[in-house]
Amino acid sequence: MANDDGSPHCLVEQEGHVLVVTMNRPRARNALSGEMLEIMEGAWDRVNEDPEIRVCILTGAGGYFCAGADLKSMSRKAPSESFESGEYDPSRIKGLLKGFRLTKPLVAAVEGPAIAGGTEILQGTDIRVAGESARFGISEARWSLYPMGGSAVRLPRQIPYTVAAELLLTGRQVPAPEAKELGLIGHVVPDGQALTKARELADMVAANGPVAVQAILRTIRDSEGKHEDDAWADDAAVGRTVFASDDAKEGPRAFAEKRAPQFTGR
Ligand SMILES: C[C@H]([C@H](O)CC(=O)SCCNC(=O)CCNC(=O)[C@H](O)C(C)(C)COP(=O)(O)OP(=O)(O)OC[C@H]1O[C@@H](n2cnc3c(N)ncnc32)[C@H](O)[C@@H]1OP(=O)(O)O)[C@H]1CC[C@H]2[C@@H]3CCC4=CC(=O)CC[C@]4(C)[C@H]3CC[C@]12C
Repeated sequence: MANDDGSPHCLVEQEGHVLVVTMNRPRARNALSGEMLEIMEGAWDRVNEDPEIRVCILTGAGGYFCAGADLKSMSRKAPSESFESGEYDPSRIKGLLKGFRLTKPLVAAVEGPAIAGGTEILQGTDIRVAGESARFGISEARWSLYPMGGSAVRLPRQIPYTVAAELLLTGRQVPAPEAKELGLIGHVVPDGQALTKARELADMVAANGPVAVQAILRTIRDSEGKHEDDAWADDAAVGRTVFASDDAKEGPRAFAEKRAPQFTGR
């Protein structure tokens, strides 16, 4: 079901090599709906399949990021029904990037609240920018729910253990400056500027060699948790495919000829 004004619960717009995905239910603080997750799933497929898309931005409409699952609709129909009937598989929630990986970088532009599912999907992003009034939190335990978006697994891998445990167990909200100090986000900007900063960073990524960018992302993720010695073989194999690409010839040639490189993604 769309918004009252007829707009869909998620907007997907391509700007050059950048796909911008906007969660769009501002009256409910962009709480996740089935429709929103379905559109997000389609957007993620598009990112992975379309070679013209080199980087993606995830943001929210109206000065809010996302308030997590729609608690009002959950009070009418418990998610457990959908899990038991097999309608939704909680071990793979593609819309929230749990059990599904993007092959291109994802930049988060956060304004306002990013709570529960909002902070959960944030953990599936690579570069994170927030307005100074943004706030983050994993509130599920407050409602006796489980962070099914993956935070019990992911958060302790992304920020120090005791802070992750505290946030997961207390549901405490963290303001943007503290989130930056913890390393949960990378940039704090004046309110209203998160998308501008995210675009600036996305443009920097999009200007780089897409073969190299995607390979670097793959190694960052695949080597997570591995001993260094167990990662080098895959690291070398991925690196060799990059060095064998046309773009790896174009980059140094452009430098030598004092011009901007023209990458083709091959
Ligand atoms: C299981 C995952 C996931 O792990 C679970 C969750 O995400 S639980 C969600 C918990 N959310 C919160 O605790 C946030 C609650 N909100 C707030 O604290 C505050 O509102 C705020 C801090 C966000 C903002 O405060 P403000 O003061 O600025 O604004 P306020 O006045 O409070 O609110 C303004 C209006 O917005 C409404 N509002 C705010 N938040 C929500 C909300 N979360 N839900 C509904 N409405 C909200 C508020 O009521 C005000 O409205 P008024 O009308 O003015 O009163 C799950 C993650 C995704 C789930 C799947 C989603 C898709 C599915 C669909 C199905 O049909 C089946 C199930 C499922 C697959 C579902 C399953 C679970 C998930 C995977």
